Amino acid sequence: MNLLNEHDTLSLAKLRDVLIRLEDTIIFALIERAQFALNDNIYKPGVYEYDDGFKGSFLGYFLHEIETVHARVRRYTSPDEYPFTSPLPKPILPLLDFPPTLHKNDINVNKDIIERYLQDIVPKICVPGDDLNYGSSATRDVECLQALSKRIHYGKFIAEAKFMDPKEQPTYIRLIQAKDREGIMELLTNRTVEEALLKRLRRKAMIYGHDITESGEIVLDDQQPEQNQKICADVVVDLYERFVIPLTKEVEVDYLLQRLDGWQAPGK
Ligand SMILES: O=C(O)C(=O)C[C@]1(C(=O)O)C=C[C@@H](O)C=C1
Repeated sequence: MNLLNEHDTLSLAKLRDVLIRLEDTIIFALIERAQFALNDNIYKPGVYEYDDGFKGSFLGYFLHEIETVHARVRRYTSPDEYPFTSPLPKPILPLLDFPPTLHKNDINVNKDIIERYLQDIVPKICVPGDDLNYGSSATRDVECLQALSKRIHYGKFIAEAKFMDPKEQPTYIRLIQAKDREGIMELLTNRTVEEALLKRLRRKAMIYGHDITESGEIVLDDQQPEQNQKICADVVVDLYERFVIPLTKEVEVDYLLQRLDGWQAPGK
C-alpha cells in the first residue's frame, strides 16, 4: 500500500486510514479470544516441559515458535513488524528493498504490550476458569498481540509524518533538541482525532459484538446489555483510552527523540 503523499513523504491521512482498519482487526481478534475461558495455565511458567529446554509459559513458548517461522520468511524485516521474542533466526528469503520511510531507531515496546495485555485485557474479556482450550486460546492471544503491536508501532510512521510537516518541523526540532518529552507529547496530541476514534470504536464494538438476525437487525437486548454481547464495548473503548492510544503516543515521542540523531536538514 502506498502511504506517501504528493511530496513523497508519509501521508498522515493515509496512515490514519490504516489505524482505522486496524481497529477492525483488533476488535475481531479480541472477540475471537473472548470465546474461550481465561485458561491462565497458559500464562504460568513451569506448567509444561519443552523438549528444547525452553523455560517459560506455554504462551511464551508458542509465541517464540511462531516468530521463529515468521522470522525465516522475513516478517521482522518489514518496518511495521516487531517481534516479541528473541533470539530469532535470519530470513531464508532474500531481503526486500523497502522504501526508506522511518529514521533509524531501536524502539520496540512489545514487552509493555504483552504485560498490559495479560494483566488488563485478557481477564476483562474472558470468563474466569479453565476450558482446556489452551492451543486455541494461545493462537488467539498471538493474533491479538500482533495486531496491537502493529497498531502501536505505527506511531513511528505517524511521528515521521508529523515531523516532515514543514509547518511543524521547526517546533519539533526545538522541542527534540531540548529533550522536552511533555512539549513533544502536547504538540503531537490531536484531541479531536482521539475523541472521534473513541466514538467510532464504541459503535464498531457494539455492532461487531452482536449477532444480526436474518432480516438484518442487530440483536440488542436493552434489559440485559451484557448478556448477548460477544465483547463489551466499554472494555474495547477503555483498552484504547488507557492503553493503545497512550502507548502509541509514547512510541511517537520516543521516535521523535531519536529523530535528529545523525540527521541533517536538507540544504544544510
Ligand atoms: O492520528 C494521530 O495524529 C495520532 O498521532 C494517532 C493517535 C492515536 O493513537 O490514535 C495518537 C495521538 C493523537 O492525539 C491522535 C491519535
